[in-house]
Amino acid sequence: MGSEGGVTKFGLLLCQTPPVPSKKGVAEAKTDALEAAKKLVGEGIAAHPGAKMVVLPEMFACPYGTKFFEPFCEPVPDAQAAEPNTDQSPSVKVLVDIAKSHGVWLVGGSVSERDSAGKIYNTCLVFNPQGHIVAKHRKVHLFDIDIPGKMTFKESETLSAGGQVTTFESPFGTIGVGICYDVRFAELALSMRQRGAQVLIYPGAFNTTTGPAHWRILCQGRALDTQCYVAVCSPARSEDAGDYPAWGHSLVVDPWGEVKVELDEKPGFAFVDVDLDYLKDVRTRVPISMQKRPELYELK
Ligand SMILES: NC(=O)CCC(=O)C(=O)O
Repeated sequence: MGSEGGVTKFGLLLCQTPPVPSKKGVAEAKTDALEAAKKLVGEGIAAHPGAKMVVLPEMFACPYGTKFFEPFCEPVPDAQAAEPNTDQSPSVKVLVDIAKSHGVWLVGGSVSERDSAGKIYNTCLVFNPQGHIVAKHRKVHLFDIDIPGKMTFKESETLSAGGQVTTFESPFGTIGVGICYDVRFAELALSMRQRGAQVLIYPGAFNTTTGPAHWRILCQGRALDTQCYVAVCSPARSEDAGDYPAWGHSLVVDPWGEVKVELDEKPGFAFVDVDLDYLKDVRTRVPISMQKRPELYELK
């Protein structure tokens, strides 16, 4: 589905929130992180009043580490037409509040979600400006890597993987959602494109080993594979060497593969005007979606 009512441009704001301190207690660290996110979004929107869709980072209110996902987890409602009940979900409460108070679409980073069976997921919720949940993406590919002496991480020690490809409809067209490591999988991005996506949004948190090597180039790759805008939003880097050293560098790539904006490692925000006429033009002039030969290279 395309954009409705002739909307072909919209402002996209990425908020690179401060790192969540790992040495504070859970309640204090979460409250501080949620306050910091609220404040940064407010500043970002004041600086860019054209922002219609706002993005937060992966685990923006939980230190990124396997030992933290359980203590920081909370129940998370499913997509629903009404404003969700947030009595048990402090992060979701703040996300509803941000979407409603600024009247924006909000891709709410990710939160550590506990389901009714006690499983924990890395989950992104998307809100419309009324504060209703319009999409829920559970990270599909868990971040399990081992680069000895540099970066070893095993999300699967505590997290379960989601099982769905996620897109949602907005007045600005169809938007696809993945989380961080999901960006490495071209097939997921192509599947979102096949469902009509024009913009792919990944809350993420690469690190100082894989970030400089792969972060930007993966986003450019996904943008060229799909001829979509690709946005990745990271937390800022912690100065405490004991914490996960997030790469930062939230960025947006256009469908031509050009990096339109990129932050450094510090907290801040990045704004881009997404231009769907330009996207259409790129897709018309280089019509790869019509030239595919799936009979030759369909993957199992
Ligand atoms: N949070 C993540 O999924 C990290 C992914 C990452 O760093 C990578 O290299 O991939």
